[in-house]
Amino acid sequence: MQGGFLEKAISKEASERSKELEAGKKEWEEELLETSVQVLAELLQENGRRAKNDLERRVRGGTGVREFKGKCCGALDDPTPEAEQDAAYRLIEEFTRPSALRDMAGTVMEWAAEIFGNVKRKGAAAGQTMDAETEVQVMRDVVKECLIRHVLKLINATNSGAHAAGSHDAGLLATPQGYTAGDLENLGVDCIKGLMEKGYGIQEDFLSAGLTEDVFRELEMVDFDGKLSAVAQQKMTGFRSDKICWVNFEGLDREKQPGLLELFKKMISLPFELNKKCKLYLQASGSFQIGCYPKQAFYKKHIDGGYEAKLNNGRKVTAIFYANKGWGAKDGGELRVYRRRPNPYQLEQGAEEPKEDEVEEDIAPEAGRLVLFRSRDVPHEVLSTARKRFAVTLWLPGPAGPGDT
Ligand SMILES: O=C(O)CCC(=O)C(=O)O
Ligand SMILES: [Fe+2]
Repeated sequence: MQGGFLEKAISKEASERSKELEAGKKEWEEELLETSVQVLAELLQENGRRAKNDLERRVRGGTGVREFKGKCCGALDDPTPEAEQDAAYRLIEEFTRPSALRDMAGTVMEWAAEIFGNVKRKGAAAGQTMDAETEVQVMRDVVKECLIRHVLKLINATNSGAHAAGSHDAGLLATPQGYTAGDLENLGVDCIKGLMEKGYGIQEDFLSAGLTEDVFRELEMVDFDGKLSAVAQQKMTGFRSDKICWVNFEGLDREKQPGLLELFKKMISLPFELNKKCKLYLQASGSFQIGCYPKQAFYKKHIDGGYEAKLNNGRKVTAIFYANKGWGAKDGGELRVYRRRPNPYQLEQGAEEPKEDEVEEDIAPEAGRLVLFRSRDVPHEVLSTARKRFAVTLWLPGPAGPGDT
């Protein structure tokens, strides 16, 4: 009987607390562990999966999108095929299957017992006592809450990667089901295929010609207003000579920057679209770099991210939009993309490390063009430009591993 089990767990916890203090982490008896797993699984499913839906809502919450489709936070009994494809859904399933519950049962039950003990003590101090039935109900609620929080923590850790900068919140996962601001159809098959296989993809006409012209004018104004500055250290070392500034969606002027407003909206949707179509587990981001390359400016060969602790800044995909109309061969300033370097996962599968980087393609920064590449795998540079050149970049964070082979 569940009630009996919970009471047993609570009193066992109390009686073993002193032992635990001496002996360190308590070993859960096999039988108790099995029952715990059963209880946790039941708690997730009871009342029409209320706890599981709550967990799902919290995983999807804070993704940067404001609204949710009814299906993802309402009663979701039979997942739709789309749900089955969805990154958040897969993570939740992974972390609530019996073997995962088994791994976490001890921690969750101990945590719950501790909280429950505190609640009881506070109640007793205030002269309130619970009857047995209420006690079990309260304990169940506490266990449920501890379970949800623990799973959220695990999902967060998996998704953000151990070293992903600025992505310590489980809510950052860009779950396509929670995205209602557009149709998530801004990228063609070739662009996505390129990104997944060659490591980079190009999308022409990402924004309409009219809006792209607005973007160009607005970027000129950003420059004119003196908002851009050189990255001092890198300029001094002769590594890059562009000027940049960082802008958030919220930082745009709705009246004066309609082009950038539309562009940012579309670029913010990129991780949602990519997660819908590939298993990259990208996170939402809204922090844009505006880059201006004055005449003669360049950015030498580099990689935007990496795998080793020191090099892993969390960036998984780089998205760059250009707004420079009528770019010709004489203008220079191309984005030179080198062949994708085999990453640790591919090396493990026998891929060969190249002796040197080979040029794959020189991409002109032509108006309306969006380039996506794998931040950890693709060396690139900006060749010296003969004409002033603008670029708007968004880095999409994500864990190393999924979709990397
Ligand atoms: O502007 C470009 O085309 C690329 C810039 C770049 O590589 C960077 O900012 O990391
Ligand atoms: Fe770069």
